[in-house]
Amino acid sequence: MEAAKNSTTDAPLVRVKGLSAGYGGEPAIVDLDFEVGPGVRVGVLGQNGGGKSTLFKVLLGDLAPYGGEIELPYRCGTVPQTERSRLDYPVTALDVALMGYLGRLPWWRRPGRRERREALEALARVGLAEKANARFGTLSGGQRQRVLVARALVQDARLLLLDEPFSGLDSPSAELLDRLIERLAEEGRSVMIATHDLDQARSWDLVLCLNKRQIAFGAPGDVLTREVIEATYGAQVTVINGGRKGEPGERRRGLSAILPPHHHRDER
Ligand SMILES: Nc1ncnc2c1ncn2[C@@H]1O[C@H](COP(=O)(O)OP(=O)(O)OP(=O)(O)O)[C@@H](O)[C@H]1O
Repeated sequence: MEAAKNSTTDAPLVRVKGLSAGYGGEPAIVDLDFEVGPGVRVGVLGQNGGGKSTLFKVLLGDLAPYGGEIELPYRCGTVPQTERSRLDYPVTALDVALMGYLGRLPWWRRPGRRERREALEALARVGLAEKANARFGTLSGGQRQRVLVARALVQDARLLLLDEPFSGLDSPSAELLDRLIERLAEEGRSVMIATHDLDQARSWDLVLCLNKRQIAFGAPGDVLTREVIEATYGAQVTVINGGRKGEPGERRRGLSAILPPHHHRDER
């Protein structure tokens, strides 16, 4: 768990070149080119079906790409959406954090005392030490997201992929999660966050805008122009506050957009 802190290199945690992928037919993503160094938060923006989850599946090795190159020199962990239907399993928060050892321990070894201690430390780092023995399914949406972050810490993931982690969270829970993501970045991990929230993404370091192909990648202040927002969300979006960056009419936080309703699952 200490590896990221001790990192002295600025080498990218992920580099993607000419990447395309899909599910056997037409590609769902084409021609993605980006790289993410250590210690950054990247908002992955796009409309429903824009390819955000597909990109994450490819980075996690769950989906083979059609073409292109991916370099992932370090471990990559995921914080998936937790669906209500899967919450009946009788596992505790500690059990879930311990799952981070799957694939890290040799096949004959079960997690022992040391692994339990590390998993408890990971739960403490996400502010959930006292919930270690609580059933995962009884936790709030925000607490479940943080347990899954603890699991990624146990995996020693340097790059964390969070799929719409804020959906369904009330604002105190969202704030806790946002601060946790900030701390992860401060210790040299990078976090890619699929989101529909343009304003929130504006507070992160980079944005990757997808609409099957890569529309833009860069600092939000540089790339989130009206054209990019419209190309990312298609014709269904209403851009408000007028003007480009620096033009009259632009507010301090830049352009905003009214996004179409989307299918956020209620995570609470
Ligand atoms: N298992 C699958 N089999 C076939 N096609 C799929 C599968 N999963 C996704 N797709 C298709 O791939 C495209 C990209 O979907 P993806 O789930 O990556 O988008 P997304 O940006 O994550 O969307 P959302 O915001 O709705 O989660 C869509 O056209 C979708 O229908």
